[in-house]
Amino acid sequence: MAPETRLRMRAVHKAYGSRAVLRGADLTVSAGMLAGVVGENGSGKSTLLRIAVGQLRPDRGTVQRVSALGYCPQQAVVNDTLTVAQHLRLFQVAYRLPGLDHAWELVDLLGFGAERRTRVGELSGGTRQKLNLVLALMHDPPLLVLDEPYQGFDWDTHQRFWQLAGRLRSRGRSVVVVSHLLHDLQHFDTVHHLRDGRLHVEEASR
Ligand SMILES: Nc1ncnc2c1ncn2[C@@H]1O[C@H](COP(=O)(O)OP(=O)(O)OP(=O)(O)O)[C@@H](O)[C@H]1O
Repeated sequence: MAPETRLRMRAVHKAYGSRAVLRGADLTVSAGMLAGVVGENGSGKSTLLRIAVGQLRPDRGTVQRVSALGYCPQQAVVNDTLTVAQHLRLFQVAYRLPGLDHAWELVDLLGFGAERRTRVGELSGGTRQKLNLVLALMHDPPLLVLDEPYQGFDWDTHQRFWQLAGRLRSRGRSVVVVSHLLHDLQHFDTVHHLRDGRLHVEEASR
C-alpha cells in the first residue's frame, strides 16, 4: 500500500445467503481526502463500511488499511445507564489517551456540553448520535469511517459537522462518509456510487 493510502479495498465480494450485496467493490482513500459513499437503501453501504473497518469479513477480495481508525456505526453503540462524561472516560482508557481535552472540544463544537452528566438513555436521538460521533473522533485517528454520522442533527450541527470534516481533511486525515443527502455531495473530493455491488467513482465538482 502506498504511504499516503489509508484504505484500499479491491474486488470485495459479500453475500448474505443467496443475496450477493457486494460484487467486486473497489475503494481507495488517501491522506487528506474526503470520500462520499452513496447509493439506494439496501445497496450495501453499511456492509461495505463494516468490511472496511474489519467488523465483517469479505467472502473474497482484499482490504488494507492503517491500523488506527475511527468508526461511527449507523446505530450508536452506547450504554444507556452511563452518562456522557462516563462514556468519554471509558473510551479514554480504551484508546489510551492521556487526557480528554480534544474530546470535550468536540462535545462543545457539536453543542452538547450541557448534557455531560446526563445518562445516555435520557438523551434525544440527535444528541445520542453526536456522542456516537465524538467517540469515533476523540483519538484523532488518521482514517475515519462514518456511516450517516449526522442522522438527527439539527441544521446548525449538520453545518458544523461539515466544518469539522473539512478541518480533518486539511490536517491530512482521511474521511469516508455514507450520505443520503444530495446537498452533501458538494463537500466530497470523490463520490462513490454503490450500484449493483460495485462502486462507480465520480470526481466531485467543488
Ligand atoms: N446481517 C445480515 N444478514 C442478512 N442480510 C443482511 C444483513 N445485513 C444486511 N443485509 C442485507 O444486505 C443488503 C445491504 O444492507 P446494507 O445495510 O449494507 O445496505 P445500506 O446501503 O447500508 O442500506 P441503508 O441505506 O438502508 O442504510 C440489504 O438487502 C440488507 O437487508
